[in-house]
Amino acid sequence: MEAIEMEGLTKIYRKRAALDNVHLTVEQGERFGFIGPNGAGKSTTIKLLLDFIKPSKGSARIFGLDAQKDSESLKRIIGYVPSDVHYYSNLTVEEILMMTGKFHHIHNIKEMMAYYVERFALEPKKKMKDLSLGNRKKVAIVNSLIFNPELLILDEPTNGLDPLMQHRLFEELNYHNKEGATIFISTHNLPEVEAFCTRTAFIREGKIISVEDMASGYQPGKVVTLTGSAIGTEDFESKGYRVLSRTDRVVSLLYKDNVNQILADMSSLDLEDIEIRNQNLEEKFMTLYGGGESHE
Ligand SMILES: Nc1ncnc2c1ncn2[C@@H]1O[C@H](COP(=O)(O)OP(=O)(O)OP(=O)(O)O)[C@@H](O)[C@H]1O
Repeated sequence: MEAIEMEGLTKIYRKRAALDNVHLTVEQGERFGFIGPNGAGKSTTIKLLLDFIKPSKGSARIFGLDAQKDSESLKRIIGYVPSDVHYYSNLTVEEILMMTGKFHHIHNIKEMMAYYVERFALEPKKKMKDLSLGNRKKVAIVNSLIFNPELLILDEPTNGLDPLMQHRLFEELNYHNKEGATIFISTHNLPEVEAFCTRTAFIREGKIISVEDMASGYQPGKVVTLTGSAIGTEDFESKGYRVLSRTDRVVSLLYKDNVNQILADMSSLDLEDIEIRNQNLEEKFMTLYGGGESHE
C-alpha cells in the first residue's frame, strides 16, 4: 500500500510555484529521504501533506485518505517533527507530552514518558520557553514518537541535536520502522540520508529532479582524483568527464561507472597517484544542484 501519494501537487505563492506539479509515491514501510537546497519546496510539501496549507492544484493521499479532507483522522496516525518547534511556550515538557497522551489515548503514557525522558535526556518540569533549540527539537521528536505513529514526517529533525542525540534519534527511527512505521525525512544532512534511507527524492525549485534507490546499491558514478605535476591543464571535458575541482597538481573528476575506460583514458598521463571511488550522495547533490567545477 502507498503511505504517501502526491498527484500533481502544486503550491503557488504570488504567481511563483513553490511546488510545481509534483508526483511522488512513498510505499508503506519505506525510509524515504527528501533532499534539496534552501527554498526548494521541502517544507511546503510537508505543510501540504499535513494540511497546514492548501494546494493550488493537485492532491495528496496518505494511506488512501485525502491529505486535506481527511486531515483530522490523519492527525491520529502521523507523527510530525517541525523544522522550527513552537509549542505552547508556557507549558512544561511533561504537560505537552500528557496532552499528546490524552489525544492519542495512550494508556501507559507515564511509562512511555519515563522511557523517552531518559532516552532523550529531557527535563520534564521545564517550560518550553526556557528550552534551547536542540532541547525543543527533542521534545518534538519524543512527541512524535510516543504514540507509535504509522507515518513519521520529520522536517530537519537533527538540526540542533548533539551527536549522541542524533544517534538516539536514528535508533528510535529504526525501531519504529521495523515495527512498521513509514519514515519521511527532509534534511540537509546527506550522510544521514545515505546511512538511513531506502529511497531519496531530490527536489529543486519545486520540482522533483531525481529519485534514487539507496537500498539496491547506490552507484551513480565514479569520482576520479588524479595527482601529478602536469595535469592541471589537461582537457578531460572532451572525453566526457565532469571536472569537480582542479588545482595545478590535483584534479577531481566525475565519470560514469566504467573503471576500465577510466584507466584507459588516464594511461598516457604522467601521474603520481590515482584514486577511483564511488560518488557519494554529497557529490551527487552538488552535481544535481549545480555545484560544478571549483578552482580552489
Ligand atoms: N508563506 C509564503 N509566502 C510566500 N512564499 C513562500 C511562503 N512559504 C514559502 N515560500 C517560498 O516557497 C519556496 C519554497 O519554500 P520552502 O520553505 O518549502 O523551502 P525548503 O525546501 O523547505 O527550504 P529550507 O531548506 O530553507 O527550509 C521558497 O522560495 C519560499 O520563499
